[in-house]
Amino acid sequence: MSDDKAAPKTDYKLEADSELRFEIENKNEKVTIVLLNGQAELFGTELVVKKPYEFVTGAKVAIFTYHGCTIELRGKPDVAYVAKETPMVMYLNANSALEYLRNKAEQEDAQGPVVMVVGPTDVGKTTLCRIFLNYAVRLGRRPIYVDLDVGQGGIAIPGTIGALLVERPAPVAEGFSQQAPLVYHYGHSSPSSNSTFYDVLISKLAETTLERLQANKKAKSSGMIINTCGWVKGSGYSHILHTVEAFEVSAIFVLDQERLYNELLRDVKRTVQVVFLPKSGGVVERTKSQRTEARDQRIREYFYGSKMPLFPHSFDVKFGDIKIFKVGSPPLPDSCLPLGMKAEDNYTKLVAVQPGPQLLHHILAVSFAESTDENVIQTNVAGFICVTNVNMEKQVLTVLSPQPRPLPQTILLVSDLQFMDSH
Ligand SMILES: Nc1ncnc2c1ncn2[C@@H]1O[C@H](COP(=O)(O)OP(=O)(O)OP(=O)(O)O)[C@@H](O)[C@H]1O
Repeated sequence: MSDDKAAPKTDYKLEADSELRFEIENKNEKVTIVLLNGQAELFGTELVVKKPYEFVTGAKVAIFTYHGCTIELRGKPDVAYVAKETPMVMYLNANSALEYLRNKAEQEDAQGPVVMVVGPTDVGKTTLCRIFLNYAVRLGRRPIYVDLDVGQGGIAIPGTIGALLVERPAPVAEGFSQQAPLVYHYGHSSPSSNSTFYDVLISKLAETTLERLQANKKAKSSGMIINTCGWVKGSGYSHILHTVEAFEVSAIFVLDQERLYNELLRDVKRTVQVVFLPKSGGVVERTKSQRTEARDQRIREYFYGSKMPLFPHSFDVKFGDIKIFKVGSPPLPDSCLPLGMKAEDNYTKLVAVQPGPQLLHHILAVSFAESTDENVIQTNVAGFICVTNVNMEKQVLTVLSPQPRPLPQTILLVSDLQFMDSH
């Protein structure tokens, strides 16, 4: 690791409306940023003057200033440059339009804007959501953040969708605080693995979050910000339309792709505002392996923490004390279906799984459902464990868990996602 004292220092003087971008690819590299004077923000979170902020391998960030500033950078990032062309002013204007709607909603005791951000992969959707959310809370709002990206989602771990009430800006080097998010198990890293189930979960999450919005006056006028995944063609597009309906979306921001923008203008109700926004030149494209690594990293952080180290527990669970299920079974031809059942029903069927070596390294979601009499697939989950050993002789699973034993509930749902615990 680069020693902070010995690390090279560079001062960057930024003019108004420009940003300092840097990336850290090298393993075990650390970069420290200090705002020496002026005002600056990182994806909507204001930096405090003279306070050092640390970034580690994998960081790809931009520090933007509306009025000019000087930033000291210590360390050796792979790339660091100042960009004068950024769409930040357009993003700020978009936020002002949302603020206008929130003010109106507040005065009329109505629901604030339900905003969805769409676009292909690597256009900065997650970053734009973060900017909108940060600006909203800085203005005293309490929006709900919904993340439907099962591949790179930021609320729980990959393979889930969820929602979170945002009450303060995201810390500079991390995502939003993870207190009490609402999370549903999906179990795959792409919506295409089980489109029917994905849509069912979107409807359920929409119903629950819209209800929660009504229950909290501040959240109600603040509205929602919905992040989506980058699959925008074919069934991916159908999921976008389904989300617009389910969440009663009032505004869609389309990043980068004019085709998608025109399709949405054509297909959504006139009452839904569709707005095109350019992507930032700073957004970094990720390769397939970087995406896989990012997924792995999120799971690792779930168990072991990122900046604050967490100490997960490892314990044995008897086969007899748990019930394991997966969602969906291979479809049967129509002629073989029991009377009254549709072929689609198979995709949302709860199928019992016998514990065995096939579960090794798999993530299991711990459902809040107390019994199978409840609608298990549409019940949110308490958290996740990872199977680190299967002992058929003793009939026990060894699991990695963020909480000490016992498990809060006994119904577990298997995810396709795996995690190799190398600690
Ligand atoms: N202006 C910028 N300068 C430098 N890096 C940026 C900038 N904007 C975004 N990034 C970085 O680019 C990467 C991709 O951005 P982001 O995750 O927002 O894209 P996305 O469209 O949500 O991706 P996905 O396809 O996974 O949904 C992130 O690591 C983010 O930190």
